[in-house]
Amino acid sequence: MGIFLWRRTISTLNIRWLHCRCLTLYNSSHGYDEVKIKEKLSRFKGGSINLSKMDNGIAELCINNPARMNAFTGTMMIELEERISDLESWHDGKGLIVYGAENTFCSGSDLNAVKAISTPQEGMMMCMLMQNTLTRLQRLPLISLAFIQGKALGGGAELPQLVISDESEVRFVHKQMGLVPGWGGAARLIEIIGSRHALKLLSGSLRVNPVHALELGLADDIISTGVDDSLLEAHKWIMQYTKGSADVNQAVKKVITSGRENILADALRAEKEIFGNVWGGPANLQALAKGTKHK
Ligand SMILES: C[C@@H](C(=O)O)C(=O)SCCNC(=O)CCNC(=O)[C@H](O)C(C)(C)COP(=O)(O)OP(=O)(O)OC[C@H]1O[C@@H](n2cnc3c(N)ncnc32)[C@H](O)[C@@H]1OP(=O)(O)O
Repeated sequence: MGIFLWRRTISTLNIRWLHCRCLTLYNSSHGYDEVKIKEKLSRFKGGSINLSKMDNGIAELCINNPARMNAFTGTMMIELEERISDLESWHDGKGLIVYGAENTFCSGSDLNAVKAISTPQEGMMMCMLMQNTLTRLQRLPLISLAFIQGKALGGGAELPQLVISDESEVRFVHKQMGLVPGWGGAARLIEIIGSRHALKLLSGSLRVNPVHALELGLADDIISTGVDDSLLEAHKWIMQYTKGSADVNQAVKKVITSGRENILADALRAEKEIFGNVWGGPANLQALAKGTKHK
């Protein structure tokens, strides 16, 4: 089974600008009432979002609702936000692997919840929660990859931009549901594959197979592996990019996200500040003492 790994090319907080949650995308000034939407979503139970943080600085985040093809119930949307909060304060963190339980990724929102979130206002409130959460996921100071086997449909395709195995399928089915992406998937897709290709995937609800994903730039790497050890292969893959200390790994991600999200002047200033945090730090002094030769 070929595993196509999409490296969440690194996105980082600009520490001056985005340092705390208070600078998330939506707050009360946008009409966002987090308490109210969480109260509504908490009625749609089932499944879980499981987080395992390893001693080597790599965490696994499992979308766990296999009876429903890992569809997101309301409580899972709330749990995802809680797990991201946990990861935001993980000082030893270096990498993150997001995957679905039982060899399938995610089939989007739980249709039972979708049917019950009946008003446009409630729908937009759910989108604001998920956009806040997925943006924070993207901005975590961790090098992350999403690793997909089976299906990634609807909101499941919006989650982290993608990683697919050779029997997998990514499909933005929103149009068939009379919708468009609402969790930020359209904006992020355009950023990754360009508006022309993004328009085709959305307007045609096209099934994207691994080869097509690679051609589009949606998939970033290929690892062939058997189903039983695919998560192990994902760990091996991500460890290529998470060598060294957590603080330096996190600084690398921070400078990239800052550059990605800010205008040049702000990005340069943030880069200088992040540089100042590692200049003369333990890893820098150790490397100087060793006189590291870069082979
Ligand atoms: C609004 C938008 C968003 O949030 O951005 C969305 O994502 S809306 C959601 C967009 N996603 C979808 O429309 C995908 C809907 N699901 C499917 O197309 C299909 O289930 C596949 C994911 C292709 C898998 O098909 P396959 O034949 O392998 O399995 P299946 O269809 O029997 O599904 C196995 C069980 O999972 C359930 N199931 C699958 N997807 C579900 C979903 N999104 N919500 C609730 N239950 C779901 C099925 O009802 C079935 O339960 P039972 O065994 O009890 O019958």
